[in-house]
Amino acid sequence: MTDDPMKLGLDDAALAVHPTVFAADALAGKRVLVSGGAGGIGRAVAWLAGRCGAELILTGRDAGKLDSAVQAMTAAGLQVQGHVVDIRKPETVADLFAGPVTEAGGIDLLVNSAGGQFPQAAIDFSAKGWNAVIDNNLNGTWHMMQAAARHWRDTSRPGSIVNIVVVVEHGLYGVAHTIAARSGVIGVSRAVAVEWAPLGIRVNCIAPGAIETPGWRVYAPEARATYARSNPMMRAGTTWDIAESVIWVGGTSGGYVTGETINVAGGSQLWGETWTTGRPDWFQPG
Ligand SMILES: CCCCCCCCCCC/C=C/C(=O)SCCNC(=O)CCNC(=O)[C@H](O)C(C)(C)COP(=O)(O)OP(=O)(O)OC[C@H]1O[C@@H](n2cnc3c(N)ncnc32)[C@H](O)[C@@H]1OP(=O)(O)O
Ligand SMILES: NC(=O)C1=CN([C@@H]2O[C@H](COP(=O)(O)OP(=O)(O)OC[C@H]3O[C@@H](n4cnc5c(N)ncnc54)[C@H](OP(=O)(O)O)[C@@H]3O)[C@@H](O)[C@H]2O)C=CC1
Repeated sequence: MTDDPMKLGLDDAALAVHPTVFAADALAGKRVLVSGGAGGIGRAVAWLAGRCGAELILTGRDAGKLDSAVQAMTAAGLQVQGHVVDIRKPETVADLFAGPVTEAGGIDLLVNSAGGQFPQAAIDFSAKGWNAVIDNNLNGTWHMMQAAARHWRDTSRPGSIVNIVVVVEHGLYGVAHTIAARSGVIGVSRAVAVEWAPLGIRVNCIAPGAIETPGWRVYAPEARATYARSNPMMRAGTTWDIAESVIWVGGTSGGYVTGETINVAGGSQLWGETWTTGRPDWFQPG
C-alpha cells in the first residue's frame, strides 16, 4: 500500500485497461449515472460501464476531481459528462434530473457511490457529526433514489438502482453512524424494491469490504494497515471487484434480482475484525 493517501487504489491508467468479464457492448445504448463518480469506487464503476459502451454522467462535489475523471475517460474515447451535485441538497438533485439527465435522453442505471464517514468512538459523536453522516449517506442516497424513480415513472421507462453501502452484519467499529445510515439504505432499498417493481425499477445494494481507495485517507495509517487482514482472504479488494459486481447486478445480467444486498467483502461479513479507531484494550488477545 502506498504512503500517499491520494494514490490509494487503481488509477485511471489501470482502470482503462483492467481485464473484464464483460463484453465491450454489454451496456451499448445505455446511459449510466454514477454519484461519487470521480471517487475510488465510483470512478471504477464509471470506467467499466463506459468500456462496456454506456454513456456516462458523473456527479460529485469537487469540480477539479470531476474534471480529471472526465478528461481521462474522454481521452480514452468514452462518452462522459460531469456535474457538481451535492446529494444532500434535494433541490440540486432535482436540477440534475430536470437538466442534464433529461437533456441527455434519460438514464437506465443509477449507481449511488457518493458517501463517506469519519472514524470516531460512537460515545464521542457530536450531534453535528452524527447528522452529517446520516444526511450524507441515508438522506443523500434517498434523494437520488427518489429522483431517479420519479424520472423513470414520468418517462415510462424501466430502471435499475445500485446503492453502495457497507457490510452491516457485524461490527465495523468506530463508524456506528455509517452503520446506522447504511442499514437505513438497505432497509429502504428492500421496501421500494417491492413498491417500485410495478414501475419496472430494480433496487439492489452492494456492500464492499475493505477496498483500497483515496477515501481511506480519513483513517490513520496504522488503522489502514490492518484492513487487508480483516477478512478470511487476508487481502483488500480492488475497486474493480466492486465495479464488476455493480455492473452484474445493475445490468441485464441481474435482471431477475431485486431487493438484495450483496457482500463483496472477501468474507468479512463472516470473520474478521475491523477497528477503524484501533482495537481497545478490552479486545486485545490474552
Ligand atoms: C464487518 C465489516 C467488514 C468490512 C471491512 C471494511 C474495512 C474498511 C474500513 C473502512 C470502511 C469504510 C471505508 C470507506 O467508506 S472509505 C471511503 C469513503 N470516503 C470517505 O469517508 C470520505 C471522507 N469523509 C467525509 O467526507 C466526512 O466524514 C463526511 C462524510 C462527514 C463529510 O461531510 P461534511 O462535509 O458535512 O463534514 P464536515 O467535514 O463539515 O464535518 C461535519 C461534522 O462532522 C464531524 N466530523 C467530521 N470529521 C470528523 C472527524 N474526523 N472526527 C470527528 N468528528 C468529525 C464534526 O462534528 C463536523 O463538524 P465540525 O467541523 O463543526 O466539528
Ligand atoms: N473503500 C472502502 O473500503 C469502502 C467504501 N465504502 C463506500 O463506498 C462508497 C465509495 O467510497 P470510496 O470510493 O472508497 O470513497 P471516495 O471518498 O474515494 O469516494 C466517495 C465519493 O463520494 C463523493 N461524495 C461524498 N459526499 C458527497 C455528497 N454529499 N454529494 C456528492 N458527492 C459526495 C465524493 O466526491 P467529492 O470528493 O467530489 O465530494 C467522493 O468522490 C462510499 O459510500 C463508501 O463509504 C463502503 C465500504 C468500504
